[in-house]
Amino acid sequence: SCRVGDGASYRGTVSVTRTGKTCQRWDSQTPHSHTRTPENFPSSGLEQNYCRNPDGDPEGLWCYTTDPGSRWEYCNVPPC
Ligand SMILES: O=S(=O)(Nc1cnn(C2CCNCC2)c1)c1cc(Cl)ccc1F
Repeated sequence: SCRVGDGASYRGTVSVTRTGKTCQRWDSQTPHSHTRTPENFPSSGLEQNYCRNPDGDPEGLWCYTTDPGSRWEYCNVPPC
């Protein structure tokens, strides 16, 4: 599917970052511990490891990555 603006309302299933890394699940604290959990942000669609924008980052959709060397990265989802 596609994203509108910064992707805050995107609920699609892209789960790979711009550099090809796999996203970490939002309900996981490994390899990266974080505060952007489904419990803390129940209305941000933080399902599985899908790219999301729970903090309204103007650059758009992102996710924590499963690479210990890269905390988070932006995702490429085409604009609608
Ligand atoms: O480390 S975190 O758990 N996650 C985090 C850190 N940077 N980001 C970026 C994600 C993309 N948008 C800019 C912030 C997210 C984190 C740290 C702080 Cl100080 C505040 C919120 C938060 F969650």
